[in-house]
Amino acid sequence: MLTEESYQTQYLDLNSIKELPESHTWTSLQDDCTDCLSNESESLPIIDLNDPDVLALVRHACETWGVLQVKNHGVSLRLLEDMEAATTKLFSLPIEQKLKVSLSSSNDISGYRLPKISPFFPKFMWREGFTIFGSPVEHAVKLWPQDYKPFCDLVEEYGKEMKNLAERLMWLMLKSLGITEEDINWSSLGGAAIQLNSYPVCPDPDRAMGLAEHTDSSLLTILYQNNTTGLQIFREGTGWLTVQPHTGVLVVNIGDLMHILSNGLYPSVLHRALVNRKQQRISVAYIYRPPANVLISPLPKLVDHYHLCLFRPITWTEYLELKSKHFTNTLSLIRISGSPNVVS
Ligand SMILES: C=C1C[C@]23C[C@H]1CC[C@H]2[C@@]12CCC[C@@](C)(C(=O)O1)[C@H]2[C@@H]3C(=O)O
Ligand SMILES: O=C(O)CCC(=O)C(=O)O
Ligand SMILES: [Fe+2]
Repeated sequence: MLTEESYQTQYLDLNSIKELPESHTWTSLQDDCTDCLSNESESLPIIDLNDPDVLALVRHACETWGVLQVKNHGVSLRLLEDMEAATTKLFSLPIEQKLKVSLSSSNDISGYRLPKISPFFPKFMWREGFTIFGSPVEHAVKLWPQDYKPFCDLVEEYGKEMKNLAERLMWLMLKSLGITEEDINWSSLGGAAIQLNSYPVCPDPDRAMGLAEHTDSSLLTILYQNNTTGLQIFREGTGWLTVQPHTGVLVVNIGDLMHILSNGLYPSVLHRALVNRKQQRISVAYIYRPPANVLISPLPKLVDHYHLCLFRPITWTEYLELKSKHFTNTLSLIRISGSPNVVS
């Protein structure tokens, strides 16, 4: 079992290893690396949030891709680049320093740790992650005893800006489905986790995995990626597609809870991150979630005789718990009807 404890006893520092260890060698990768980059018609749309047609564009992207890219989103390039620099700085600390902010308690999701999905895969991933949930102060003090404030201030600013954008995006998604403000009473109360990811240069990238395939448990996730390719999304009938980074453009994934709210109309996108031998890759995910104890269920306006209610109500807290036990099966476990659009 790939647990946090077994990993830490090895003190593996990915930033200094010169050969891919057995524990990080993925054997089934070779044939599944289809990269359909050259196929122009398959490229993920970049939506200008000031476009007068924004609702239709969002709806189309959400329905067909489960993910979109946005520009003119109002978050300054300066803030995105500062966050990237802070992330690079954090992961370049000595491994002993980083381990001081890991494993605070098994219930705590904050800190330097393996991805939650690690136990579902046979090998470790070529990635380091730091999750921020609530205030980062306690951890920042351990990482930079003399100089923790700039990091905390930056995280706070990033959190504020991303919350505005996440709410705006959520409303674009919901309005594109005909949902109005009266239909939802918790929308401004949502919270988030901020996930910092680093994928160090890798001696054998074809046999390593940065972050294995998963869907996010969020309503939506806003992802910043530095100028290094690696993010891929899975497209039915096509395979894995690389999402090329563009300066200032943010990737927005539909999460499992939006899939539930939309009564299955918007799919939560399956995605993963690959690694390379030349450049460290950095990404920052803003994982936007509803208030912890609000019951999330398909919106009544999206349920009728032709569109049966597909999922039972569930809170974010319960959803995360179920997902940490059942991973990819979680959505089907809370499903209550058969296939969409079928009248019983
Ligand atoms: C708030 C969340 C959402 C989590 C779990 C918890 C904290 C960390 C998040 C991630 C971040 C990395 C990918 C993922 C799949 C993982 O392993 O940890 C995410 C997961 C999810 O979206 O399910
Ligand atoms: O690094 C990436 O591009 C993907 C990160 C991701 O999927 C996540 O943090 O949930
Ligand atoms: Fe993700």
